[in-house]
Amino acid sequence: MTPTVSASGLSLHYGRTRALDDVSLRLTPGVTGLLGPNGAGKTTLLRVLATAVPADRGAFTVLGHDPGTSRGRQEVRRRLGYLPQTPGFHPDFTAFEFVDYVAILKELADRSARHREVRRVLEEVDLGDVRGRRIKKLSGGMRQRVALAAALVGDPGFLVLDEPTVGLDPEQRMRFRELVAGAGEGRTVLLSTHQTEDVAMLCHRVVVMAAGAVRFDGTPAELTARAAGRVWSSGERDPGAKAGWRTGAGTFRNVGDPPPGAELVEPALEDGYLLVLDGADTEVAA
Ligand SMILES: Nc1ncnc2c1ncn2[C@@H]1O[C@H](COP(=O)(O)OP(=O)(O)OP(=O)(O)O)[C@@H](O)[C@H]1O
Repeated sequence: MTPTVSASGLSLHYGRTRALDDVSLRLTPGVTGLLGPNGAGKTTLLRVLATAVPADRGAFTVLGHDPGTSRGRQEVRRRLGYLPQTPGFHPDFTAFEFVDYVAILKELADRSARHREVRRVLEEVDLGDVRGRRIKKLSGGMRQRVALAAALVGDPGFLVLDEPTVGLDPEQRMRFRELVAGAGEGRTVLLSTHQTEDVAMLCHRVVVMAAGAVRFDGTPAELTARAAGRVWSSGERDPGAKAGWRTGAGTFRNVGDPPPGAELVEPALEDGYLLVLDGADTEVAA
């Protein structure tokens, strides 16, 4: 399958901080999760791919267009939906006005076609009924859906979502997940998140970053399999464990190198993630 996004050797420094270190990846339709600790470079990678900031080195294409040229950049932006970490809402705008404003920036010039598109994307995120309500009167979950609607204007082939479920309660998060899953049908979505459940439930692929570099790139099942035979249960915290905690059942769940005869338990995606990060240099080089 021809990848929607193909990136090679992307590097970016902020002063002496290496925020991206030789990142290469290919993205295909479906939802790809981007996991990593704080400061891993996730937002920086999304900003580069969304053409908000240029890389110092490396190159990438989106749907065959090269953002290294001004013409290519324009073509990429026409095909891109971007939900940044802090969407710049004007709180006095209504949901409709905000999405319409984004639609104008996305060059939807014909007023009635644009308004149809704004209504369509607001319906798609289940906000058709509150489109006339001011953003400051909406709940956090609704605001995130307004931001998603804005990102969906013009039916972009590549959707970039930066930690969209932060601060949402479990019900709102579940609802948002459904919408992201729907958005990932037939289009390429890159979703940065701290929630391993988001990845387990939504993603066909997962990329783990630490200290600006890609540490893992594969399916969620492959990430979980990294922890096969490395999670065990014990009555006491095992001193040999890299991570261990008491579960609600009162026993300890340990992740690392089990002692002989350990009572192995089924690994979860989070265990694989912990083991990928273990040993990886998670501090950004200065
Ligand atoms: N505009 C900037 N100026 C200077 N340093 C920056 C800037 N943006 C990011 N950095 C640094 O680059 C590194 C990567 O940051 P980035 O925000 O991409 O990480 P992240 O994985 O998105 O983290 P988080 O999960 O906390 O959002 C960090 O060390 C950060 O402090």
